[in-house]
Amino acid sequence: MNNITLIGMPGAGKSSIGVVLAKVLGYQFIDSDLLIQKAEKRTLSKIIEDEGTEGFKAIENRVNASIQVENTVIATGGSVVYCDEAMQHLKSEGVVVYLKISLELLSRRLGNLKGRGVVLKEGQTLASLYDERVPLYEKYADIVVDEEDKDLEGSLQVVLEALKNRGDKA
Ligand SMILES: Nc1ncnc2c1ncn2[C@@H]1O[C@H](COP(=O)(O)OP(=O)(O)O)[C@@H](O)[C@H]1O
Ligand SMILES: O=C(O)C1=C[C@@H](OP(=O)(O)O)[C@@H](O)[C@H](O)C1
Ligand SMILES: [Mg+2]
Repeated sequence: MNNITLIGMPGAGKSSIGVVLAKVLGYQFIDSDLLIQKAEKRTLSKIIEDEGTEGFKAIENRVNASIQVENTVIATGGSVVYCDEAMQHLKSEGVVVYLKISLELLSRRLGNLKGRGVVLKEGQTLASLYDERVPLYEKYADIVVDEEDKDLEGSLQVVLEALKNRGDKA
């Protein structure tokens, strides 16, 4: 209960903002990507390579749907929004915050984030992935935070402000 779940595109800052947000609020922090790796004893890119994107999503759904924590910031993986069961679970256990980032900024950030593995269909471009996912992030979000033109500290402050305005955390 009372958790804060961060969703958004890979590179949006769920993991890096999440851990600092947890410190500021005195919360615990978990990164569901690391839970997946621990459960599977394989890296994310190895799981995607071995199981394909559909197999990865099934594992991601199972792991996220079984998270039982409280007063915790949960950084999810960008593809969790394909997992409806997991998203319903996370929504029922706290507030879901979408870290919104433009395609332009995303393209620049992902240039430096190679090797982590993204759930991309064969031949799919980043632009088409972005268009496919944005409606899903919006669908599941309780709060949308736009981090355009902000550094990490600036994004953190907007998240804190948005949570405060909504009355989830003073
Ligand atoms: N305003 C910002 N908010 C969040 N991350 C930022 C920002 N500006 C630059 N970054 C960088 O972008 C990257 C985000 O990566 P990460 O936290 O792993 O994202 P995610 O977990 O959403 O994939 C980090 O290298 C971080 O330092
Ligand atoms: O968006 C994606 O397809 C993915 C994002 C990754 O997490 P981050 O969003 O933390 O980079 C990770 O879950 C996996 O490699 C797939
Ligand atoms: Mg992450």
